[in-house]
Amino acid sequence: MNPLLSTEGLTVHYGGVRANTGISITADAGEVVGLIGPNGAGKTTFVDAVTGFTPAQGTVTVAGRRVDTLAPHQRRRAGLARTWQAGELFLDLTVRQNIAVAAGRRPLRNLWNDLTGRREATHETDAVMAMFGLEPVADRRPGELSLGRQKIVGVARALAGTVRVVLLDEPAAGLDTDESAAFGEHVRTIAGSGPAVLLIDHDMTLVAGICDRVYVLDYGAVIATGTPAEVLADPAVRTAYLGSELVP
Ligand SMILES: Nc1ncnc2c1ncn2[C@@H]1O[C@H](COP(=O)(O)OP(=O)(O)OP(=O)(O)O)[C@@H](O)[C@H]1O
Repeated sequence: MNPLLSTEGLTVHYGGVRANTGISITADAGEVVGLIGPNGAGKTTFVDAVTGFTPAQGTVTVAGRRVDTLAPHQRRRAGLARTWQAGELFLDLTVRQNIAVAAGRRPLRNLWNDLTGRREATHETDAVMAMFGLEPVADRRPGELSLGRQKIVGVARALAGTVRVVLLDEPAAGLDTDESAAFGEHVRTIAGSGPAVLLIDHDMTLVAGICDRVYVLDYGAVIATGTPAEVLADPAVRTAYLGSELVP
């Protein structure tokens, strides 16, 4: 089976800083793949490079199609979706509107329908809301929701439309233990519905609990890969995390 996402030799320079050095990874359909590493290891840079938000050398292939010469919005159309570390919700829009706008189909029409009380949201919007149990809060604004729910709306937004690969950049940051566990179940549900999921997170309990495989970055390069148990026992990984409160 061909992987849904593969990168070969992805390399990013920021001036003199080599933020990513020759990163090659794969992620299969239905798989949750973790990308971990100490602060500054290059994880967000990798997501930016894969999704086209920063210039990179190397190749990015989604479902057998090279996308590395495409603009970010074209990569999104090819099925490459992402979340942002800082969250990206429109605070003045309802949960439904946030997702409908991201679904990309006639967004102004959807917005108009919602503003005028008409319910003609796309199938994608309804399907995604149902998947995450968001119907009860469909007409609320993000600021009225718990942080955990807001994070889920952010992921739901990323998933609206056609998604083959979703890259989640620290989606569980700031969640408490229970919220993080519930969030993890949602991530497994996403993968179970077909896409490949790349999860970046510092929460080792979450990563170890839901990832099938993990890549570890340090100084912009992959230093270990394997199951969560394998990489967490790897001496090179433990050394990379030395002095960090995140020691697995
Ligand atoms: N726009 C930029 N310009 C210059 N250097 C950058 C830029 N973005 C990131 N860097 C540098 O690239 C390296 C990798 O940063 P990156 O944010 O990708 O790491 P990270 O693993 O995501 O870190 P964290 O876990 O703290 O989010 C760091 O040395 C960082 O200072």
